[in-house]
Amino acid sequence: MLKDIYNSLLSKKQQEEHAWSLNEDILENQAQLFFSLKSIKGLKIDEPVRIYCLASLEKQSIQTSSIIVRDQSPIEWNEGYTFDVISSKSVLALSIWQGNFNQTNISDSSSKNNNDVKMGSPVISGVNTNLAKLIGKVYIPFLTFKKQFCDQWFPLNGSPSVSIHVKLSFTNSGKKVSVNDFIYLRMIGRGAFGQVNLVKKIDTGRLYAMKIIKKDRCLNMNAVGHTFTERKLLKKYYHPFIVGLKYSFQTQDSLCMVLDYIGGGELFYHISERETFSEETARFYISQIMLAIGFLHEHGVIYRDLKLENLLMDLDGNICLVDLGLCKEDVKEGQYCFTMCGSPEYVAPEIITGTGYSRSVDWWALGTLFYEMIAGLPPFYSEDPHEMSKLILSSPLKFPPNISKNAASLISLLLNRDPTKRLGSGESDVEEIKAHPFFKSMNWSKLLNKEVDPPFKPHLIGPLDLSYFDPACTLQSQPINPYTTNSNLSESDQMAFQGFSYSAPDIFNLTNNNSSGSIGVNTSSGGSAQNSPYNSLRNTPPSFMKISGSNIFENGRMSPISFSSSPSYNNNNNNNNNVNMNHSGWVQPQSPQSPQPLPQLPILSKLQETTFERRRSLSVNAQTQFTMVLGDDE
Ligand SMILES: Nc1ncnc2c1ncn2[C@@H]1O[C@H](COP(=O)(O)OP(=O)(O)OP(=O)(O)O)[C@@H](O)[C@H]1O
Repeated sequence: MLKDIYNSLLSKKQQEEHAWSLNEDILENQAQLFFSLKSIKGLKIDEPVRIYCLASLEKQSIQTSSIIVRDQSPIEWNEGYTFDVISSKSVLALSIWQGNFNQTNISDSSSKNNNDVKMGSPVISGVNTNLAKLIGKVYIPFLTFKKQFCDQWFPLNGSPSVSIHVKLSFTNSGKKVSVNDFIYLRMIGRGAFGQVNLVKKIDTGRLYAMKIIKKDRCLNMNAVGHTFTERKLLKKYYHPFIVGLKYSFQTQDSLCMVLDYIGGGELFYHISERETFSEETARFYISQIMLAIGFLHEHGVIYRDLKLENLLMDLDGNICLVDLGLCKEDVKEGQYCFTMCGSPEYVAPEIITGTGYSRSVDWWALGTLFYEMIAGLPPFYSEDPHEMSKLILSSPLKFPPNISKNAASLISLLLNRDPTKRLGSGESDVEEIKAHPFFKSMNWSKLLNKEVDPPFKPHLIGPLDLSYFDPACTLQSQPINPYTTNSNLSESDQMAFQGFSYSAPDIFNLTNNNSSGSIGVNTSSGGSAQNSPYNSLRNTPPSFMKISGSNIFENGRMSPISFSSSPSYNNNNNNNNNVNMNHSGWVQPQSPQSPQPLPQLPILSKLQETTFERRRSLSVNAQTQFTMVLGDDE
């Protein structure tokens, strides 16, 4: 028992200390933790309550069913869940919550229920998680659960009076993860080199975002380095506010990165809905972004592409930075970069002038982002990118009328055109910014541990609710096919991608008899972008529409994106290498264990403004509204 208490306390300490850490201990193969919550004893109950457990590991989280408890007798669950495990630093965090007996708001409880695979007892009733009270937590580190089987009582909060009975079974098959291990569900995003799909891992049922990058496009756009950089950085570093990479592999045609699925949509979407954020709301997001960027800087990485579109919201309302393709690695103190890159609204003056830049370009972008959040428009916005860069270089900074003194001061210090005087340019980097009075009320360690309540939670009615994604993507019936075998890539072209996968995916060998399929060591350090900052302006931005409808559950019983029979999901077995070929050209792995989710077509309800239209209309208002002018050095 003492050992358990020690382990539990140790793991909590470890979790706090390593909330951001180097991801050095990656298990490069298929490892899983089966977790079963048996029961809880020792609870002192005065009146009937609902009790449930939240379990999380490596950014995957599940919520058990809630059980009505009327007296002191032990509570039995007997529910089981499976997590994918990729790091030997993983900690399984279990928290027990108490909700009001009378709450029956199932939709709120299911919003936490991402990737939920339920077994055992049925859900008795939902509970409004917003009003729930934490009873206690236990942290179970990898060291405890890596022994194959563990069946024991863990004290909550290290106190033996209340404890939970947990069974854990860890397996490491040694099998490399490949594209065969996933089922495609829907396209959720599009980028310059490919697309991002919502996928489901067949054995555990976990949802992930699979970024598929076409090799030919990557070669044509001279972007192999960016892709390697992104994969390398995501694999190397773990941070609460940076998307996690679970697996990476390649097919003959494509590079695939399996990322944590961040279901709350782009921050861009949320600001579009509200036009502006209050300063308090903006402070929350800006602070989380600062922690992520500060972490990258600490490791010699400049992010270079900070913009609303690269900030996603997780299901709890926290920020997640994605798209590390433009990062510059191994930047030493005092070293300058000259590559023109970034998005036109957010590029710092020294990038435009080509005089050389350092990590403080990210702080300029942060200032722009903060301004955009509270004003609804970037500070030097113009529809014409050339005009915009002129404004960035010389236009005076104007503020909306109701801005607070502290917010205006922070923005003007971040938007200092002299990069050596910009806030954050000093040796202590992000610490300089944290010390600004605007952040006086911020508890940074709580924020890092996600213990500060986000301003709002995305409103989702189930794990497959894609309301916050662009319907131009989610409605797309022709996803990129990572299995295509008719690519025109030569052997030497393929050589460029050696080292991308840490596993030799079966499909690569099966579909390319001429290729050895051997995977070497990655020698590319990437970061050779010669992009103009204008390249990434969304000339044809996606139009956002809110999808709504009825409830949705993983097994397709009910769905807000109403499942219907679509030819693109017919499972016509072509008996080819254990994959199913469908009519839309997408090949799916067979999944004997899990039923194929039924195809889904979103019901569109609300048309949102496009990026361009929103910014244009606000731009007109901005001319008349922005009255307060501050010079650079104020
Ligand atoms: N982990 C994720 N979870 C959910 N959605 C995601 C995830 N990663 C990316 N997306 C969606 O896909 C879009 C494109 O992703 P991303 O920016 O990484 O692709 P890209 O090809 O690098 O794009 P770009 O052309 O902007 O560089 C994102 O804006 C987001 O909407």
